[in-house]
Amino acid sequence: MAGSSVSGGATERIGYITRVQSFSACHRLHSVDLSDEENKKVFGKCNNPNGHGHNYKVEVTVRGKIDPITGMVMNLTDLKKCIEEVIMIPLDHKNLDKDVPYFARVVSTTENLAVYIWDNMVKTLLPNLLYEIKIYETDKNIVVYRGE
Ligand SMILES: Nc1nc2c(c(=O)[nH]1)N=C([C@H](O)[C@H](O)COP(=O)(O)OP(=O)(O)OP(=O)(O)O)CN2
Ligand SMILES: [Zn+2]
Repeated sequence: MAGSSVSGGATERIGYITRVQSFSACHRLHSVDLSDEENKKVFGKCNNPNGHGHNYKVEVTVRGKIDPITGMVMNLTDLKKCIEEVIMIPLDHKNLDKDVPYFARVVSTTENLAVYIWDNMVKTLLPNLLYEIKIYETDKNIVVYRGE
């Protein structure tokens, strides 16, 4: 059968499971590697010195074998705990640039936020389980990162 392998007589099935989490944070798009004038030119209104806020929505997807005994790729309750540690505690109701040391010198774009979440999530999950981080910065601005 396409997309599956047989081992010891049992067909191995691969599943993708996703947990969605929302959080609120503010930020300012500003690069320490650009002058004030260049920052204004590149980031426009998003370079406003006092920042602006978003209600971010993050989808965390893991990929793996569906365990024939438990019927799970991983327990979603465990994924929920990882998301609490990696997303909610450090990011929710925070100023990304001032409260999260990582963003002191890294521009808090959604791309970089996805990388930040990926790098920390991957440390808390079993190897090769994390598949994708998808962030809705707004309803219209969506970023996907897969660790490449
Ligand atoms: N490549 C990226 N570009 C931009 C990012 C980003 O993270 N990566 N972020 C922003 C801003 O943070 C900004 O808040 C987006 O605002 P805006 O464009 O106004 O958002 P919407 O498109 O949803 O707003 P509408 O006015 O309703 O179109 C900018 N660029
Ligand atoms: Zn923004």
